[in-house]
Amino acid sequence: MNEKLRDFCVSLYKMGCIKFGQFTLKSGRESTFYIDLRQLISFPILMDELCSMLTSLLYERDVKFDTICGVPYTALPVSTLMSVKTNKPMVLRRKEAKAYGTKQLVEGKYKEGNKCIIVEDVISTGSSILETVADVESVGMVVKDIFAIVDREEGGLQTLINRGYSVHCLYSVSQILKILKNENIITADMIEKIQADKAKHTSPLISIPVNRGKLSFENRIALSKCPAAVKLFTIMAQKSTNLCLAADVLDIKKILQLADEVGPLICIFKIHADIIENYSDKERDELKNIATRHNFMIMEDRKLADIGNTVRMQFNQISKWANLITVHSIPGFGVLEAIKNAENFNPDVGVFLVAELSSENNLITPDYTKKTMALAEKYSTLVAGIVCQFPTAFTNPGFIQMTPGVNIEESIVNDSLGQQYNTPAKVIVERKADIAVVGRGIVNSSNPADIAEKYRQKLWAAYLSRVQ
Ligand SMILES: O=c1ccn([C@@H]2O[C@H](COP(=O)(O)O)[C@@H](O)[C@H]2O)c(=O)[nH]1
Repeated sequence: MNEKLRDFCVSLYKMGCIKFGQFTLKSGRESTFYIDLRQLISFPILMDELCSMLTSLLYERDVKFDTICGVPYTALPVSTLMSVKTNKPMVLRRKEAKAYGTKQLVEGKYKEGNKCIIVEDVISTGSSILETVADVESVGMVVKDIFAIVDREEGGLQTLINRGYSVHCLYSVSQILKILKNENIITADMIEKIQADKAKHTSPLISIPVNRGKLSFENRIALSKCPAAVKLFTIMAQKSTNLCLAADVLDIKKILQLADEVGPLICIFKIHADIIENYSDKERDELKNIATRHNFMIMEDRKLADIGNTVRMQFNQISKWANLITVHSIPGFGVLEAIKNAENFNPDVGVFLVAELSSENNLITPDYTKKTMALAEKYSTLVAGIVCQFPTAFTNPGFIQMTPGVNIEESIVNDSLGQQYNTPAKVIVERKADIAVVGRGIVNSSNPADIAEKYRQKLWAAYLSRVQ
């Protein structure tokens, strides 16, 4: 969570836009908290900040659109400001069609086929959004992306995603509660009470297990609670790549050269820093610069597996230069608790928990995988994804499945030390991997960039054939 979002959330609370107590919602049901963003129009500076954050989100997610439409009424001033900031026309959806004159449902200039984004203040059941979407689609515009300020986490978001829309929210209620607790505005007891009450009222739709393999990466962004996963999903969608390069090479010069050549084609550059010769601060900075230039994340595949106290110190060092770190669940909860509470903890750094291994006769059992996933769920703001081999490992579409042991050659099924390989189509379509890890299949080639592009194309085509 960045500082702007945090400060804005505190301001919302101070301005009375977030309230705790006993409230009756539009649906008639009772709630222990209320989000009233109608008050925002009385605070022009906050209004401007809010619309800048929504506009930044729109650019970050690389959303292409022609027009903006707000859900009446609270989101109307928000969509107006966003229209001004992005210099894109706005359309106005009437709540009731006029009985006279043009009888237009949607006012403003637009063309059939125009891509229209929808803006809403709070998502509860999603029904108000769907009413606006229906009217906008009925006049021939196309809706793909929905922006909202807060998701009340009551099933509406899932409903929208299940219908194929990409939803982009600034906050979930859980994130708001966490910020307010960190700022000592509310207590842990209050959060527990609110969450328990929220669970009682969550639409049954939310418990329908979505087939994560069928959801696009764009649609899964809103389902993740981990900032690093949000970033990774965004990179994958923007660059059309689900390829992670395992740069298992000793020579730092070769590593940097590989990163630069293959960088445009990958979402993650994975290394084992402890095998690299002469990996100093200078080279770390150089790798970070290349990652920024080509928009990929750096993963340290250290598979941390010690007691929490040791792991905390290891994590502190590694998170200075890596965005993602692999962690074994074998030590139990302490390993994730330690990372979460590490001094200098950077919330943008994410963990990939190892739930299964690719090597033959490894000692991981189905029960171990299940218990690993229970930990992943408990620490879902920290855990970006799961290293595993099979789609049965987990269902939550907010986690990213990363699967190693991939080779384009069908004839290569193993190495002499127990590594097992599958083809890109098999790991992505059958095994539901979101990201395939490829090492020697690329780094041993005389032209790594050429072969990496072949892998990228095959992996991406397999992903496209899998999603709805
Ligand atoms: O289960 C696992 C977990 C991690 N790895 C890592 O992936 C690469 C695979 O390299 P190849 O050359 O493509 O075999 C390597 O860095 C491993 O440490 C894995 O293989 N299996």
